[in-house]
Amino acid sequence: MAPVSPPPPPPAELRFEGNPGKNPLGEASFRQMGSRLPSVLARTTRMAWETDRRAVLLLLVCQLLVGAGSAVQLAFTATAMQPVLGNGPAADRLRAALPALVVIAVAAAVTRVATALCSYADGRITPRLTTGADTALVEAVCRAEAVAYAEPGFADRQEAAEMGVTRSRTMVQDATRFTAALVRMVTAGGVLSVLHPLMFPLLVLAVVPAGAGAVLSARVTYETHYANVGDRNVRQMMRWWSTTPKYSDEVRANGMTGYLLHWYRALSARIDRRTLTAAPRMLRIVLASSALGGVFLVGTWATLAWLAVTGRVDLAAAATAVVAVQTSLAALSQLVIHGAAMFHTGLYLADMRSFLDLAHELAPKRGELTAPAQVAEIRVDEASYQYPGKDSPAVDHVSLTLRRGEIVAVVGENGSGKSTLTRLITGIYLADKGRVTWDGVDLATADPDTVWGSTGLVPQNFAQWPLRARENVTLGQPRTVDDGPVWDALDTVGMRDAIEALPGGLDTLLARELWGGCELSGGQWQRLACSRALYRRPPLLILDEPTSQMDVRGERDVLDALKATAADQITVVVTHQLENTKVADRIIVMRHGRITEQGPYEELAHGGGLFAELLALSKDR
Ligand SMILES: Nc1ncnc2c1ncn2[C@@H]1O[C@H](COP(=O)(O)OP(=O)(O)OP(=O)(O)O)[C@@H](O)[C@H]1O
Repeated sequence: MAPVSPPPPPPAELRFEGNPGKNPLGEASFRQMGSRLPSVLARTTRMAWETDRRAVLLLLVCQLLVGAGSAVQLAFTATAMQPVLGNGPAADRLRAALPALVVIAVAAAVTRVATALCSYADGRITPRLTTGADTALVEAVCRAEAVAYAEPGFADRQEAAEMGVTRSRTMVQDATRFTAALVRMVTAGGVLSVLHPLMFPLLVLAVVPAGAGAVLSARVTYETHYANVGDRNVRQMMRWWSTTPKYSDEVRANGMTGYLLHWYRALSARIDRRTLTAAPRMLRIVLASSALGGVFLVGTWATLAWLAVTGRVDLAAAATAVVAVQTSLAALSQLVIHGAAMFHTGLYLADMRSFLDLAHELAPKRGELTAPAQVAEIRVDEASYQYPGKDSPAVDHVSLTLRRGEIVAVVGENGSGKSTLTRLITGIYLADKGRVTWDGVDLATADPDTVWGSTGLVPQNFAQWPLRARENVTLGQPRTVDDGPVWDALDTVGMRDAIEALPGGLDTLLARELWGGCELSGGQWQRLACSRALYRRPPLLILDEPTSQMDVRGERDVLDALKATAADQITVVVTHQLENTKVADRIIVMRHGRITEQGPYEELAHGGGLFAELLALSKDR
C-alpha cells in the first residue's frame, strides 16, 4: 500500500501590523469611540459637499422638513386628541378635530415627499463619492514611489483601506438616517417633555443600552476584521494566482491544485474561526443590552400608566404621550443603529485616510527639475541601493558612465544586482548613497514624470495587457493618426504576420479570458513588449532579458533593431545569453552588487575573469 503522505502545512499565519502594530480600538474608551461620531459626520458632509453641493443642500433642507413635519404631526395629535377624547356625539367630536387632522395629513405628506427627496439626493451623491474614494485610492497607489511595494505592511494597509471604499457606499445614507432620527427624536422628546418632564429621560434610558450594545458589537466586528486583514489579503492573492488562466498550465501539470485548494481552505477556515469566535461575544452583548433596555422600557410604560391613573396628566395628553413614546422609540433605535453604523464606518474611513496619508508620504518628492528630454550622458556615481528589510545592498558603490550611441550589456549571475541597477538608472528607485545624473541633472532632484518621458523599458516580468493588440504597442504614448508607426514597431520585432493573422488585426482583444479575446504565445508576447518600448523611440532604452522566450529569428530581429536605433539613444541590455553581448560596445559584469569587470566582448572573453568563466560554462553544455 502506498504510504499516506501527511497534508502540507497550512500557510504561515500573517498578522496585520499596520497602524503602528496595534488595533486602534484596543485601547479606545467608550467615550472616545462615541466622540468619533461628530467627526465622521463632519467628514461625510465634507466629502459629500465636495461631490455635489446642490444635492447636499437639498438633503439638508429635506432633513429640516422631515423634522418639522414630525413636530407638527405630534403637536397636532395632541390638539386633535382633546375633542376626540372629549364628551358629545362622535360626529361633532370628529368635526372639531378635523382641522388638526388635516394639518397632520399635510405634514405627513410633506414628510414623505421630503424623505423621498433625501433618497434622491443620496442617490446623486453616493455613486460619485464612492468612485471618488476608489479613484483616490488607485491613484495614490499608482503614484507612490515604487519602493512603497517593498515597505512592510503596505499591501495590508491597502487592503484595509479598500474596506473604507466599500463602506463609503453607505456612509451618506447612514449619516442621513442618523440625522433624520436625531431631528425626529428631539422633536418627539420635546413634545414628551412638555407633557411630563419625567418621560423623556426614562425613554432615553430605555434606548441607551441598545446604543451601547450596537457600539460594542461594532467594536467586536472591527476587531475581527482587523485580525483577519493579513490572511484576507493573502487569500485574495492566492485566489487570483490559483484561478487565473495565465498560470493554469503550471498549476495543473505540477499537481498543485490539491495543495492550493488546501491552502485556500486553511486560510478561509482560519478567517472563519476568528469570525466565529466573535459570535458568542456578540450574542452576550445583544442579550445584555436588550434585557437592560427592556427593563427601562417597562419602566417608561409603567410611569406613563401611573401618571394617567393618578390624574397627573389628562387622558388626551396620555394618548399623545403614547404616540410620542412610539415615535421617540423608533427614532432612538434608528439613531442607535445608524450611529453605530457611522461609528463603524468611521473606523474603516480612518484606515482609508491613514493609508492615503501613507501613500501621499510615499509619493515622489524629488524636486521640480526637468530631466533632459534627449539625454546624452548618464553618470552613476558610487551609487548604492539596499531593499527595505535586507541586510546587504543589492547595488553596492557602483560607478558607471553611459553615452548616447552606445549599447551596454549588463551580465552577471542571478541576484547580482543587474535589474536593480536598471531601476537606479531609470530613476524608478533613488540611490541610498551616491547619485545618478542625466546630463548633470541629479535624478533625486528631477520630476520623475520628466525622467520617465524619456525612457523605454522591457522588464523581465513584462505586462500582458488585456487590451487590444494596438494598445499593447502604444500604451503610455499619445495615439498617432494612423497605424503606420504601430506597424513599424511590430515590423522591427517580426510581429506583423502574427498580428495580421489575428481575427481583428490590431483591433483584436488580447485577453483570452474575455469574450472575443485571443491569446499569443509567450515569445510573441515578449516581442510585443519589445515593440512597445521601441515604439516610444526613447532616448534611454533598457531591455532586461528581452529575448529569453524568443526563437532565434525573434532574437535576431530584436538585436538588429537595437543596432539600427542605437545611434540615437543610450541602450542597456541585461542578458544571460552571453553570445548576445557581441552586439554591445561594452559589457559590464556584476557580482554581489558591484561591477567586477567591464570592456568589449573579445577582451572579456579572453580576460580570464567571471565573464570568461560564464562563457565557458555556456559553451560547455
Ligand atoms: N523588490 C525587492 N525587494 C527586496 N529585495 C529585492 C527586490 N528585488 C530584488 N531584490 C534583491 O536584490 C538583489 C538583487 O536583485 P536583482 O533583481 O537586481 O538581481 P539580478 O541580477 O537582476 O538577478 P536575475 O539575474 O535573477 O534577474 C537580490 O538579492 C534580490 O533578492
